[in-house]
Amino acid sequence: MAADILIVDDEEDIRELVAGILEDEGHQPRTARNSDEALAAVESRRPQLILLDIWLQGSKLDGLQLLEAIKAQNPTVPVVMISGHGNIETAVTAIKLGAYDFIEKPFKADRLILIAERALETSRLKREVQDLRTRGGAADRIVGSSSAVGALKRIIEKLAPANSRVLISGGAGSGKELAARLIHERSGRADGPFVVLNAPAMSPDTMEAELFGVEEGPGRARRIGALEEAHGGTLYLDEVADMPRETQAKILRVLVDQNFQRVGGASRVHVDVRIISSTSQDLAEAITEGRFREDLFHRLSVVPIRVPTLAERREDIPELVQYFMERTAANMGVAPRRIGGDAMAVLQSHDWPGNIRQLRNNVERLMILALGDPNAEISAAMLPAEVGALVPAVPSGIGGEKLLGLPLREAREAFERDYLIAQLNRFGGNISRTAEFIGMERSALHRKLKSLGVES
Ligand SMILES: Nc1ncnc2c1ncn2[C@@H]1O[C@H](COP(=O)(O)OP(=O)(O)OP(=O)(O)O)[C@@H](O)[C@H]1O
Repeated sequence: MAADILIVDDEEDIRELVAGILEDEGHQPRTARNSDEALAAVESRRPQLILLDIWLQGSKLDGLQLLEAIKAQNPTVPVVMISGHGNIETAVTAIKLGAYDFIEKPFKADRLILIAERALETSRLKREVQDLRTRGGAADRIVGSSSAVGALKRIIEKLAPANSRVLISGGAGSGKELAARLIHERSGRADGPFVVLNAPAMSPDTMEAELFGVEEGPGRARRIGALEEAHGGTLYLDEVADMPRETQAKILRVLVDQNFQRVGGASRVHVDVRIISSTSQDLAEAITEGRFREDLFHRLSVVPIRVPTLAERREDIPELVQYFMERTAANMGVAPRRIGGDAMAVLQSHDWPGNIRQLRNNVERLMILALGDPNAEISAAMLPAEVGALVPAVPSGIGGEKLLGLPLREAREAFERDYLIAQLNRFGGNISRTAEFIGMERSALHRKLKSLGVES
């Protein structure tokens, strides 16, 4: 992946030599002759690596002072110092001030490349660790073998390498962000950052500062925005329709011009960012109601994809439950608990308005409830009332007075109809798997459904 590298040196020969070596490696070097130029270059766009000469002749700040100034504003950017022969002590001071490493002049191209690659790799790994920490656990993957998930995985593999913008729609907690992460990980930008901007979690007043950053000024501290943070990578705009119209207009400009202004800034910042956005709302409706700009919709939705709801992929529930059970158990340092057939049937029949996130939370809760006894089997009785109560297993309310008011033959038919509809639902309409579970021949089940007037 081409990295944006800033070379700061007062000697023209060195600047050109280093830039040439890095360019041959496929990077995109920029150069600065002194501290003013360097600060302006960092200001115009934060580089991914800085190579900084310790001795800067004719510069307002010397190398160490400049290092401090850069680090104060951009603590995560790796800086490699270029030191003259015999400046080891100064180089050591630089490391104490936060430089990543130093390289002594004269140096060989190989050594420069090695140090630069190592610095870039370290900063990438740091970001990844940070990212994993904030996500709280091992890297996620799309679990499920249903045809709906298969189709989603295929589409992700296909569109990931293209640089096109993607709009992901789907219910809350259905896995939109996970899909976006996978697109990023399978793209040429995988080594770059994946930055999330979560509109619903933000107040409309701070949204622009979060997105575009803030230029230092009276009463304003400088701040890097999500767009700049995502340079060389992917920016995930969660719930785009929740952004104020003014912000929408500014995003549109970014998409057209590939540059933007920080809040309170005059100059334009150029970035190379792939934008993936998501929505759980019906955008067509939001457009009709004037809450969402149609032109922005067309720009963002070059490739639209839809993540299926959990109710559309009930067959995947046992696999997902097992996956979350194992993950939770590993996080807690205990063995996974067994789930009884009755509990699984309820989990599989529930409608899950909160989709996979809600299922995951329920599995975590069950695991905590079952902590006392490692051999305990999780039963349907341990499920929270709302999960059990919302199960559409007996939609006509079989039981109680209703059932008792019917002759045996009709009661049996009513029960059979509801039971079979619920089982079919649970297995995603798959007759063979339903037949196998309920212990009937496939053809007999077909006949039965027909006689009960159930569409299959
Ligand atoms: N197919 C899947 N396999 C395993 N885990 C999944 C799957 N889909 C989603 N998850 C997990 O479910 C949780 C919710 O997913 P995610 O945050 O991607 O949903 P979302 O649609 O972006 O939610 P929201 O609309 O609330 O932003 C996450 O912990 C995610 O890792």
